[in-house]
Amino acid sequence: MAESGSSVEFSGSLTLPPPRTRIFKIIVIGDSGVGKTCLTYRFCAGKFPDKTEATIGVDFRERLVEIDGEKIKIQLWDTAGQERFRKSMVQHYYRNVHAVVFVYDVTNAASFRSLPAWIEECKQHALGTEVPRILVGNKCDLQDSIQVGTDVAQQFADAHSMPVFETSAKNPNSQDGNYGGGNSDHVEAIFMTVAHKLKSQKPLVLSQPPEGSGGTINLSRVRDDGGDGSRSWSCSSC
Ligand SMILES: Nc1nc2c(ncn2[C@@H]2O[C@H](COP(=O)(O)OP(=O)(O)OP(=O)(O)O)[C@@H](O)[C@H]2O)c(=O)[nH]1
Repeated sequence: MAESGSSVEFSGSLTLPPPRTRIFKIIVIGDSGVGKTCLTYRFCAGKFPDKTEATIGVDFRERLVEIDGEKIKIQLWDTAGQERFRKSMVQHYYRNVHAVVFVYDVTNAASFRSLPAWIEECKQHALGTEVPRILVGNKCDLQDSIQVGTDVAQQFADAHSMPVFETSAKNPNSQDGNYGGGNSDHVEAIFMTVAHKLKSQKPLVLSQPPEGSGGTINLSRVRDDGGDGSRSWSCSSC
């Protein structure tokens, strides 16, 4: 046993292992058809998908970004909006979540009215108030069909202490300044804002694979990576 007060001296130099990439797990939730898949695809693949199908279970999309010299993996969990496709997966979405993005469709008032139910679901899965949340109104390119005004969205966001962004996964570079940031990619800016906020918080969980949510569920791969950084999984018991 080492004597109390003794010290050990190292000679030579210590080589530290390379830092592990931090992963930020962000879940994207909201009614079916609001554009969760398109938003996450836009951020990870840089384009609007040619076609989408209703998400079954959950899709993972990842993108490696660099913030202030640190490489960070942003892992977006694109959850199914349809109840029948999500029920057996729900509890797994909410493990080790770093941030939540609530999405509604600005052309669909019902999707906006559903938001309290999505917030309640987060609460029931013990998501604390320390977990950053943001609200995203999608499909702003459909200017003639808007049913949810900016004012009402802002009031709702204020009441729930979260920022709100209006955007379009289809055309995130609004030319006329109706939403987004002129010629910049607004979807990109939204997710990067969340990542910056997470990075500025206390150190987070280090690398963990998406299936690191315990491995207790039976996941089957249903679609492979199509070059957009995505992996799709569904619960075989769904
Ligand atoms: N015009 C327009 N259409 C969009 C936009 N985003 C998504 N869509 C369309 O809306 C439909 C639904 O989009 P998804 O991304 O599949 O919706 P989702 O929320 O993932 O749906 P679930 O997987 O069922 O939960 C598709 O036909 C998309 O092409 C947008 O910004 N503008």
